[in-house]
Amino acid sequence: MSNNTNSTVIVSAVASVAASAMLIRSVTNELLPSEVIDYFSSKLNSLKRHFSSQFTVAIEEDQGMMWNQVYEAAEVYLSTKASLARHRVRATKSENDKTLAFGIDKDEEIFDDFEGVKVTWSFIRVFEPVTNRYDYSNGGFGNGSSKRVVKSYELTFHKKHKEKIFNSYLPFVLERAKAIKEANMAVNLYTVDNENEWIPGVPFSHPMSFKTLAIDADLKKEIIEDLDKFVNGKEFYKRTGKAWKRGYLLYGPPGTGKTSLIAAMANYLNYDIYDLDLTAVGTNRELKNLVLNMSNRSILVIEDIDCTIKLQNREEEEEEKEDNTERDKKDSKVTLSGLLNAIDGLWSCCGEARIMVFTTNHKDKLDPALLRPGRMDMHIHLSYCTFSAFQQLAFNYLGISDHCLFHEIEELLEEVQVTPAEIAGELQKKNNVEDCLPELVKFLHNKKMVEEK
Ligand SMILES: Nc1ncnc2c1ncn2[C@@H]1O[C@H](COP(=O)(O)OP(=O)(O)OP(=O)(O)O)[C@@H](O)[C@H]1O
Repeated sequence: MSNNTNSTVIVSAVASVAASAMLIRSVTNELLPSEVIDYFSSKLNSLKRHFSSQFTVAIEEDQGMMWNQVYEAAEVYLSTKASLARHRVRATKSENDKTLAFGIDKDEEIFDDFEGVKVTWSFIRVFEPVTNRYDYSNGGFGNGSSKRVVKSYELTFHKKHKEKIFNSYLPFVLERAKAIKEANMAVNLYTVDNENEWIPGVPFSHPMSFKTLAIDADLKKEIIEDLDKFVNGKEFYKRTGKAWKRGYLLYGPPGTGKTSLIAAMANYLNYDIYDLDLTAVGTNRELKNLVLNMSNRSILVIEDIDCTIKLQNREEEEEEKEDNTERDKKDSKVTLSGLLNAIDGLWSCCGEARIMVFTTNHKDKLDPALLRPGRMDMHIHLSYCTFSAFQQLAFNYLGISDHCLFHEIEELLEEVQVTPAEIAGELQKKNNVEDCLPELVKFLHNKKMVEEK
């Protein structure tokens, strides 16, 4: 028999074995009830597992009445790895997400490497009779006649790494998933309604970022470093027993970028903004309620703190406190101590990062209690436009980094008090650089003449 004939025989033998196996499987499927098939295949699988060096963790979508947080974390974590899938991925995006998310699909596998340990993730989707389990899709307990989809992830690795996977890898996946989720969430803006409750957040679309914010470069760096240190300081705050909160007082003349800086902070951190108009809040009790109902990782903003409300001096209030009836009375209006207590007391026990930002055009008018160290951790002075801020504005509005008029503008900015808002207004008046900059120079000269009079 020639080699060719040999291989033909082998191929046809393999084909006939495969065909017979398929035939047996299909005959078996038809003749035997599915419960019997399930029973034998589960016995076969457990026999296989007995001799295998691999270990598998099954992570189901829900655990009875509750969603399984490990499943959710696996879903989010694997969304960053889905590009490693070979054939198919699932794509999703909800209104609250900034970007598309990808997930592994049925029968796909993803390989991951954790400190040298190789693991394999797979996504399983099976239909299961709904019996005494809670059926999320139907919102009730099933009777066994209907079926529900059971989704799970399987994490497989060598048995010898069991400890490492349980104690290090899975906690790592949970942490990573939390960070990915937070980074992907769009920023929302909350305001207070007539009933003194937060109106459901609307997407915050202020485009300001630290890239486009026109303030002194050193100050910008200092603010970014301070924010980074704060948001990464969970362990520090826990260790020292301090509430994980940070207060920023922004002060400076109108139009110097206080609101713009708040927007840049929120966009940088991905924190929601709770814009609180204190004049709209009736009592300390209502204020406490509002502070209680803020979400974690958020910024409480109170603009123009000096004029939104007449805040009594804290020491005076302390004296008044002697009398219980007075205390009741104080709950009926918003006071400085009510504001500070609401923030200090409630945020001390939430265990999550919270930021408050107060703004004022008149720092000198503020109550000293508000300026005490520990209350407002960082006082940020936003001043009239410096040349470095102007360069940023020229880049934002005109797309230029240098021009022959820059030197003259630099000298004028040292002599004239002009806000970034005014400069931004001038730079938007003309469409091209050659018309715009001479007009700005004229504007600055006029301002200088007015100031000198
Ligand atoms: N530092 C800045 N960087 C970039 N743009 C700025 C800056 N300051 C002001 N602007 C521009 O001027 C406009 C007004 O600025 P913004 O509202 O941030 O000032 P403000 O200090 O909060 O003023 P107010 O005290 O009146 O609330 C902004 O929309 C922005 O276009």
